[in-house]
Amino acid sequence: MARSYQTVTAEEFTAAAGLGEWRVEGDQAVVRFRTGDFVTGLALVNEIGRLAEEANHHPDLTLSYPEVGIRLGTHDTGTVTDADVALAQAITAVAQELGVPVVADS
Ligand SMILES: C[C@H](O)[C@H](O)[C@H]1CNC2=NC(N)=NC(=O)C2=N1
Repeated sequence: MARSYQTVTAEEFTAAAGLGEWRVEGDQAVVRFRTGDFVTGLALVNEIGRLAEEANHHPDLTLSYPEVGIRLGTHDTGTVTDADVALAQAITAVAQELGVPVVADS
């Protein structure tokens, strides 16, 4: 049975617990984590992969030496939904466990 999604506004998304440093740009939520090196980036990417498979909900990831970039939206609706809120919160928690800060967007 297909999952039902609840679209959320940008304000609702960033007001959700732990998501204050994410941004909503159009139909995607975005954040960058300052991993500081490639090995830490790989560790974060692997954790995100585990969370995504557990949730059957998948972000777009950019892995570079100093950072991991994340873009997250619900393909099935073309919007940001409650599934994105839940996955973003889980990602934010594992980044905190790895001691990886968010890059504060200027
Ligand atoms: C068939 C499979 O369950 C769907 O395609 C899932 C897979 N992962 C997904 N990930 C994201 N971000 N959005 C979706 O709508 C989505 N749908």
